[in-house]
Amino acid sequence: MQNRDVVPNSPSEKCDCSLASGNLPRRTESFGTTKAFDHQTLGIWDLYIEKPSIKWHIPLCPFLADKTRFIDDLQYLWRAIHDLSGPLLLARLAVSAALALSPAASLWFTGNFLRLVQATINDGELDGPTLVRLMCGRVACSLAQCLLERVDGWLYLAFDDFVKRHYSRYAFKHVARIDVPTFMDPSVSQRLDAVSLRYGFCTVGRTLDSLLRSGCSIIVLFTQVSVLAAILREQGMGSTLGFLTCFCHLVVCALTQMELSNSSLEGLAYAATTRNEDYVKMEGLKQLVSDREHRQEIVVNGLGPYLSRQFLELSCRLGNRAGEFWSHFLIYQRKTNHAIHLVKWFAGELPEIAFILIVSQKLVNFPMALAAFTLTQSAAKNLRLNLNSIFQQTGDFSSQLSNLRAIYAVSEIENQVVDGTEDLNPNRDGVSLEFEDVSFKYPGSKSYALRHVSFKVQTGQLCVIVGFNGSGKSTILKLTARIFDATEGTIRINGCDVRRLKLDDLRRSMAVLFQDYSLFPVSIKDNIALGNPNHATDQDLINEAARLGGADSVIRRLSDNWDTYICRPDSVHDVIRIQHKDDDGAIDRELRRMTGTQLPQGLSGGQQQRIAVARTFMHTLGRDTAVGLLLFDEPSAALDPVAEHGMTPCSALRPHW
Ligand SMILES: Nc1ncnc2c1ncn2[C@@H]1O[C@H](COP(=O)(O)OP(=O)(O)OP(=O)(O)O)[C@@H](O)[C@H]1O
Repeated sequence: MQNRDVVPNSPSEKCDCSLASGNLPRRTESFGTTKAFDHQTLGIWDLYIEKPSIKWHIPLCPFLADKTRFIDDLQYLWRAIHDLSGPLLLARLAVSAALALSPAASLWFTGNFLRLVQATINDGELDGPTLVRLMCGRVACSLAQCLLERVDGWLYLAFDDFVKRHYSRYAFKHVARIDVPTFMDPSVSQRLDAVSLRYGFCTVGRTLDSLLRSGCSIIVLFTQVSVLAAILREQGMGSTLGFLTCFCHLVVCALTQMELSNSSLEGLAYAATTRNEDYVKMEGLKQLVSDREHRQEIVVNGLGPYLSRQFLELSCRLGNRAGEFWSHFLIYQRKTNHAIHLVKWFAGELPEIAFILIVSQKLVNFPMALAAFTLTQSAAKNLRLNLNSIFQQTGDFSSQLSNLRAIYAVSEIENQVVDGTEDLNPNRDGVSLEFEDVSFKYPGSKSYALRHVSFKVQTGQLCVIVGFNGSGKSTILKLTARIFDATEGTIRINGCDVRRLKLDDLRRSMAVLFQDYSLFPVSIKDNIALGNPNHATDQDLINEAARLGGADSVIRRLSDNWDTYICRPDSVHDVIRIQHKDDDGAIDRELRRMTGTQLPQGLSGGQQQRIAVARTFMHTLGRDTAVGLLLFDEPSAALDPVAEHGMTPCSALRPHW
C-alpha cells in the first residue's frame, strides 16, 4: 500500500499514472477547487481521496461552522413547529419532557438509598419509614417510566403519520402548480428530489424527532449530572470519581464519533478506479453471463464453455490481488484508526485505575467508596448513551434543518411562465392565432428549434402544418399553449400578445393533443375525465369524449372496462422467491389472486392514442367550455386506417410524416 500527495492539474494529468510520483504541486485552482487529494494504492485500486480536515466532535459544532446558514434555517424550524402545533405536538412534548426527567428521578432515589446505608452504618440503626418511602418512590418512578415509554411510542407513530400527511398535502399542492420549463430546470429538479412526493416525507418527521430527542438528551444530561453531583458532594472521593468518570466517558464518546467519521467517506470527495485489465475483463464477463439480454447470443454462439475457461484463466492470473474496493478500503481505515482506538481504551479504563489507587490510600472508606463508584459507573453508562445520542443528533442537525428548508423552499419556486392579467373571451366560432417573427430555443439548448417563423390562422380556419422531422411543428403547438415562452418575436391570440393573457383563460380556450402525450397512472375513466376537471364526474360527457376519440370500443374490451388501470400504483408485489422445483410462478399467481391485483394491463400504441384523443375531446365538451382552438399533433400516428378515417376533422390538424 502506498500513500502519496496528489493534486490533479489538468484532465489528462488527472488520469495519468505518473501522478502517483507526487512531483506535482500540492495545491491548484485549475478546476476551481483548492482541495488537496491523497493517492492511495489499495490492491489493484487507485483511490484519490480528499484530505480530511480534523473534525473535533464537540456538540453544537456544526452550528458554529456556518452560523448564518444555521440561523437562517431556524426560521423553517419555527415555521414547522407553528404549522404542526396542536394537541398532538403538545402531548408529544409533555411526554418526552417527563421521560427525560425520569432517569434523574431514579438516580435521586438510588442516591438517597446510598445516604440511608451510610447513615445506618454510622448510627447502627435503620430508618424504616424513610426506607419504605424511598422504595415506593423508586417503584412508582419505574412504573411511570414504563407507562410513559408506551405512550411515547404511540404518540410517535401518531405524530409521524400526522407530519407525513401534512407535508404530503403541502408539497403536492406546490409541486402540482409548477410549469414545464421550471420543472425541467435541473436546479428545480434537485429541489424537488429533496421532497420526494412518493416516499411520504420521512425527512420532516425524522428532523423533528431528532430535534426532540436532542432536547431530551440535553435535559437528561443536565438533570442527571446535577443530581449525581448533589448526591456525591458529601463524599470527597465519590465526587472526584464521579467527575473523572463523566469526563472519561465524554472523551470516549468524542473519540468514538471521530472514529466513525474517519471510517466513512461521507462529505469527502473521492474517486477510485482500477487500471488492471484482467479485473476489468473479469467484471465484464460476470455481467455478460448474468444479464438476460445477452443470453440469446451466448446460447446461439455456444459461448458457455469458452467464457468459463476465460474466467478461470483471469481469476488465476489475478490471484489474491483481486478484490472489491470496499474490502480494501475497510482494511486501510482500520489501520488509520489504531491511535484513536488506543486513547479510547485508556480513557475507558482510567476511572477504574483511579479508583484502585484512591482506595489503596484510604482503606477505611472502602465500602462507601465502592458504593459511590458503582453508582457513578451506572450513572455514567446512562450519561454515555445520552452523550452519544447528542453527538450523533447534533452532527446531523444541520443537514436535517436543510431538509426542512428544502420542503418549504418548494413553495418558493417561481414559475418561469409568468401569468398575464388580461381576460380572453373565446367563443365557439374559434380564435385567431398569429406568429410574428418567432424564434425559440429550448431551455439549456444552444441551437434554435424555431427561427423567424411568421404565419396567421384566421378564426374558424383549418390549418395543417407540414415539415421535415425536427423542423419545429410540435414546438409551434407548445409555444401557442405557452408551455414555453418564445425567445424572440410575438404570438397573438385574437390580436393580443399571449404573455398578457391570463394563463387560465388561455388554456381553457384551447384543447391540445401533444405528440408526446402521456397516459396517467389512474383509471381509464379518469384518464379521459381529467381532460375537463370541471366535469370530471359527468359520465355522459366522458362517454361522448370516448366515442369522439374512438376509445369506446377499446374500453368495452378491457377486463375492468372504465375502471381498468394501465399500471396500478397501489400494488406491492415484493415476492421473495423461494426456489422450489415446482414453482413456475405459482407463488406470484397465488399472491395476485389473494390481493385481487391483475398483471398490468397492456394497451397497444393505437389504443393508448385513442384514450389520449378522447381526453382532448373531453376538454371541448360541456356547456360552460369555450374552446376556440384545437391543436392536434400527429393525432393518427398510431391509428389503423379505419380509426384514422373515423377521426373527426379539427380546426388545426396536421398529418403525421
Ligand atoms: N425538449 C427539447 N429540448 C431541446 N431540444 C428540443 C426539445 N424538443 C425538441 N427539440 C429540438 O427542437 C427541434 C424541433 O423539434 P420539434 O419536436 O418541434 O420538431 P417536429 O417538426 O415536431 O419533429 P417531428 O416531425 O419529428 O415530430 C428539433 O431540432 C429538436 O431536436
